[in-house]
Amino acid sequence: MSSLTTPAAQPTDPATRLRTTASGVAVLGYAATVYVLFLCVLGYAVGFFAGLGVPKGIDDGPRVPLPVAVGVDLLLLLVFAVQHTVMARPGFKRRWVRVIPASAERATFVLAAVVALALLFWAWRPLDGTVWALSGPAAAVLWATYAAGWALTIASTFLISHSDLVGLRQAWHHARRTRYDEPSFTERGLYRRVRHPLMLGFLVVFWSAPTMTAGHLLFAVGATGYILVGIAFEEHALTRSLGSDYTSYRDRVPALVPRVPLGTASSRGRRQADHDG
Ligand SMILES: C[S@@+](CC[C@H](N)C(=O)[O-])C[C@H]1O[C@@H](n2cnc3c(N)ncnc32)[C@H](O)[C@@H]1O
Repeated sequence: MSSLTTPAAQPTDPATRLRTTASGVAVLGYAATVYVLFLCVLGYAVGFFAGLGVPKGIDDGPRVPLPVAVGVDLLLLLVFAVQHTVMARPGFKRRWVRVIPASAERATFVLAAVVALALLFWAWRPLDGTVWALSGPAAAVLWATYAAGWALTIASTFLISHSDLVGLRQAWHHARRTRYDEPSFTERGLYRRVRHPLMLGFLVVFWSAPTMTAGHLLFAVGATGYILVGIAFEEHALTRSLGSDYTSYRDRVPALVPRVPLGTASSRGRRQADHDG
């Protein structure tokens, strides 16, 4: 959707061919390593927000005075937000690819996000106090919603291009010396119902805690604020690159909350018949 493309290289002499092959293998190895780290952090995130199966969940860690804990936690959220916002901007990417190979740009973005998240998980300070604590069927419903949020986010990456979002596709094209083009804009599947299913999945994950502590609430509020700002930046960039195609999509499709179809199938059929007639 922007012009960050890697043209197919056409090396002629053996020395250049060798260098190009070595660079292809190196970038692909780098992207694959980053992807493995990304999967580890993703798996840890599932346990971190659930407070299950990981050494340190969102409500674990040393107790420090309230202002210190709030300050540390907001700083950690800010580090992640700045990393994501700055490194995703087209202007930053254009300058960044003068420093690193274009084919490694996305993998480097993912690596920086992995580091920011690992730092957040490690240094997050819990806050005492419980906002709500559900048990029995209500808790089971929230656990199911939590799992559905992760499923929604992961499924959305495949609708855009999972391998592209994690930086593997760019490295693969570089190694194969084939032309790389960014994934085209999609309106299929979940993207027909909402414009930001991936972010919606994260919001569901952050808010569907059967026990919502003060610390978890701080995270949920901060991350929700960041997601809304991130969406505004992303839509600004998409409107600039796609123009009226994006504004008409924005007019037709809600951002985060799917429209509930009103009326029964037969009344919808009647409305359609009236419209056609
Ligand atoms: C992490 S994804 C999040 C996509 C979207 N905001 C969501 O929540 O599902 C961010 C990348 O997806 C791209 N993108 C956003 N909407 C898209 C769509 N409908 N089709 C293809 N790419 C899209 C953006 O340009 C950006 O590079």
